[in-house]
Amino acid sequence: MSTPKLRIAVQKSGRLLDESIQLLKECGIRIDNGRDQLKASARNFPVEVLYLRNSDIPQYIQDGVADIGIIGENTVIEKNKDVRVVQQLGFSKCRLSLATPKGEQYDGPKSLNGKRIATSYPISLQQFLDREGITAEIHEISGSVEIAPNIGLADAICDLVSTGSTLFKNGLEEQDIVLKSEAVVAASPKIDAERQAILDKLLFRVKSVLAAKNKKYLLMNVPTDKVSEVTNLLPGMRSPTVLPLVEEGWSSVHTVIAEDKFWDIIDQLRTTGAEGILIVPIDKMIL
Ligand SMILES: Nc1ncnc2c1ncn2[C@@H]1O[C@H](COP(=O)(O)OP(=O)(O)OP(=O)(O)O)[C@@H](O)[C@H]1O
Ligand SMILES: O=P(O)(O)OC[C@H]1O[C@H](OP(=O)(O)OP(=O)(O)O)[C@H](O)[C@@H]1O
Ligand SMILES: [Mg+2]
Repeated sequence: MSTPKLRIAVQKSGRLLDESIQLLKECGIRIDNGRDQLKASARNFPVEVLYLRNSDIPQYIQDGVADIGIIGENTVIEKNKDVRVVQQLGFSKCRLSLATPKGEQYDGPKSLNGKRIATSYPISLQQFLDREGITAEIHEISGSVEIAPNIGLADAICDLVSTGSTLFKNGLEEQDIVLKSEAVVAASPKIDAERQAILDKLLFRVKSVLAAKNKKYLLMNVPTDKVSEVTNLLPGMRSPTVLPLVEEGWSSVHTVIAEDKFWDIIDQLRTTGAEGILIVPIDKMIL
């Protein structure tokens, strides 16, 4: 009997593809074939990659045709299938928002009562309207939603936004956020024990890759009598490593730090006497 493989559905083409494949690569998974074949295996890990339309992936996961998928959380919510989100991935961050033509009066969701709203996400929008107690007419269109108010098809839109530049170019103003989304790993309720074990291994790798993403390894030389002042500034993983330098009176201090935190303390580190500061990327971080 052949050993089981975890079947991973990824988007065939579009915004999620590159980062999904990159993530698998960073997890040490080398995929053999190109995506022209719609199905590829890895040489060094028991997985099979299925290249599918993003919007079809929740159904495939529910049916157990794919064991897991990398998709936007927004698609999980919109498709409303029996799938479990098992890991947030931190890329493809966007929000599903309501927008109206610039300059038009908007006093909160109630302004949408009786209005026509164009969207590719009718289920998520309807849930939002129900929560807010609003009755509006939903026009489902599959793309170029932002053009709808300009051509008289709708009074407002509900679409994905990240930079806001598509809204701006179409003379629209973001009003209310319906939901926030990022790429996630969603798993099938039908996954068997053997494939669940492979998934657990994969998720362990994914977590190690993600943990390292926004962290940096920080090294610097510090006058030994200033070491405790410097280490008090550092939120290390456990505690910083302090090593003596060959030069008398100096120590080398090492720690792991969130990149955004580093910029907050750099001036204090330098004033305290830290020199030769190095910030080095971390490839993986095993938690
Ligand atoms: N502007 C954006 N910025 C960041 N993430 C986005 C943006 N637009 C979409 N996304 C995310 O990427 C996912 C895929 O979007 P994309 O436009 O590539 O495919 P699609 O047209 O929704 O689906 P299909 O593959 O079925 O054609 C979306 O579900 C959403 O989670
Ligand atoms: O806020 P922004 O950064 O401008 O991004 C928002 C746009 O991105 C998405 O479209 P996409 O480019 O994926 O095109 P599509 O409609 O063909 O999917 C979304 O539907 C918006 O139109
Ligand atoms: Mg899109």
